[in-house]
Amino acid sequence: MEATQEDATRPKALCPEKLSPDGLGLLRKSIDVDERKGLTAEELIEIIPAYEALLVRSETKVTADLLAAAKRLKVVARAGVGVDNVDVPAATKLGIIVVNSPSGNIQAAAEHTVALLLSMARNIPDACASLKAAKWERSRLVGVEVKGKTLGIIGLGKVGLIVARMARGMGMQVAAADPYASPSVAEAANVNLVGSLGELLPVADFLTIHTPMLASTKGMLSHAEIGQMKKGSRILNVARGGIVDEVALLAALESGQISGAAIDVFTKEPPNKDPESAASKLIAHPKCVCTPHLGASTVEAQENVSIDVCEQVLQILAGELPRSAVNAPIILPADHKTLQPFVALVEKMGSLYTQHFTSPKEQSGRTTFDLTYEGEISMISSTKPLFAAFIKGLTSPISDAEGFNVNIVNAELVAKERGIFVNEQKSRDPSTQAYSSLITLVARPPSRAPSLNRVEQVSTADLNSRRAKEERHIISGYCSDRSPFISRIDRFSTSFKADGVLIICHNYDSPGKIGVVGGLLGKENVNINFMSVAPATYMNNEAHVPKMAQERLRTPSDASTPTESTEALMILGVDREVDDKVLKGLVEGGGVLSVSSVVL
Ligand SMILES: NC(=O)C1=CN([C@@H]2O[C@H](COP(=O)(O)OP(=O)(O)OC[C@H]3O[C@@H](n4cnc5c(N)ncnc54)[C@H](O)[C@@H]3O)[C@@H](O)[C@H]2O)C=CC1
Ligand SMILES: O=C(O)C(=O)COP(=O)(O)O
Repeated sequence: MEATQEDATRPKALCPEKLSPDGLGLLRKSIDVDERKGLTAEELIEIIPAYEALLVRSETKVTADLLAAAKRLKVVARAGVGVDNVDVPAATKLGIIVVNSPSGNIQAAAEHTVALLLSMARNIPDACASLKAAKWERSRLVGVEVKGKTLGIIGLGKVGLIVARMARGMGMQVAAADPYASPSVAEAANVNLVGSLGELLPVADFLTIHTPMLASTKGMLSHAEIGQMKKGSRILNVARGGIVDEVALLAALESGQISGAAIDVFTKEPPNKDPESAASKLIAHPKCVCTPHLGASTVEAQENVSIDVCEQVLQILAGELPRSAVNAPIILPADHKTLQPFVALVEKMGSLYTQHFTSPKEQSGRTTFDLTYEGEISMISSTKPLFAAFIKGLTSPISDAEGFNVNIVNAELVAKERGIFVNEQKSRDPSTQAYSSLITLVARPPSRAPSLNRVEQVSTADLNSRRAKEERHIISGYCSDRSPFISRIDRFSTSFKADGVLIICHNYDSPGKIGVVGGLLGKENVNINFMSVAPATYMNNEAHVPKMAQERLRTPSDASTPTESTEALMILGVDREVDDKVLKGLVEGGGVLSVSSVVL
């Protein structure tokens, strides 16, 4: 159709990948859609300035350079789940909304996983190729049954849960490692949620991965982890290339440590054609069943994701909030001025909690949170934006993209799906006069049934320290000059701006400690921007009861409680993220009791 005068004013959308026509048809009613497959990165940068919307799948790399060139772009729509090919922080900075389709293709991905599981167990691709080559090799192609075997799942999210249910239907035992999964959701699906990856690896006959690609999941299955698996077990990856180290997987296949691999996703897609590369050798290996990233490639899934994201593109271009924005605003414009600093504060508190108190390697099981708003902030009419920001902060360090799609519309649903319970309380009279508004987060584990066959003698001192260690975690914060500050972490009172990369060390407050830690970081070329020492001011983890007040309440039997005054937190603001090796060095060489690295 020739462009008319009126057409020139219509917004334009660029679609450089294959998207189902169902959604594109919706767009075409009010938008000009250009389908241009096979563009190079340079060609994309050249033409992007003309477009208001960009629709992609997993192949197009939406880089900071591409976004910077996209002068009219309002939305990047990812017709699928994973947004690891989109530079979301760069888009956020430029005010470009990124949307995805968090559920449109999850059934397809789960079914593909089960298809690969059975194909691998019964040598189907090999058998099919053999027969087509006019052979009849019944004895070479004997397989194994899945019934009665254990399927280990890493990442019990949306796809992982569907796979779990299907595996149970085939008579498999299912165990899962996911530090952030809800124990009750796992229980309802008859999944044994184990405490750590280390517990899962030795019990799995088949191991399948369903986590997003994150810094914490990259290379999470390498030589050491595969070495902990049963000899002769089998591995599947329908999540993202690079979560399983391809070199380690190939070595394990070649040594017979694992009997089979099923791979849908590769570190580089399409994989390197060099026959000597690990990816090429894996693809060629007779014990490897592989597909070219087909997890989401069903007619139904493609129809779902296409309609889902195209509807959202229309909403955004009409100035409305989309339902699954990865970086959507949490506050509506009318409330922005009053709420923005507090929304930023609770989001940072949630994120600090997940990064500092939970480990990506262990099941945390903490699912109940008390959020108390004290002072002026307690007078707001609705706490919905604060609640949404908190859920966003809690979940964003562990899921796809910076914001894990949480916004004011869907926060309750996300919390429910993840088994997160939040009790919100308001108090007009602040427990301390130091701040005009104070927000306190208390995290409690779900109540555990008392063990019937275990009797323990525990001293009051032990009980106190257990409570402090296990039962609650507390974070308080306030705003100053519209910026978020943290004023308390567990027993330690502090005051630091919740921004940037932080290293939080728990140590005995002894002379010279700061110098040693500073020296070790200096050796690694890590610059310290600020440092704050937080003394233990509160006894145990009692909310709102400072140590002085508690000391008056102590009974003589508490006298054996170890002195806590010598412990402190050292909070260092640094100029870049540090790896586990550096953190380990602080514990081993710096005399630090424990340490975490946090990005706020
Ligand atoms: N092959 C394909 O075509 C497809 C691949 N995918 C991939 O599957 C991934 C999972 O999708 P969903 O289940 O929808 O995402 P989800 O966000 O519902 O679930 C991910 C789960 O991984 C868990 N997790 C995060 N870090 C972890 C860690 N260190 N150890 C163990 N568990 C961890 C999270 O707690 C969460 O429960 C997507 O991010 C995407 O990369 C999704 C669709 C199609
Ligand atoms: O949705 C996802 O995360 C996928 O991996 C699907 O990718 P695709 O849209 O098929 O390129």
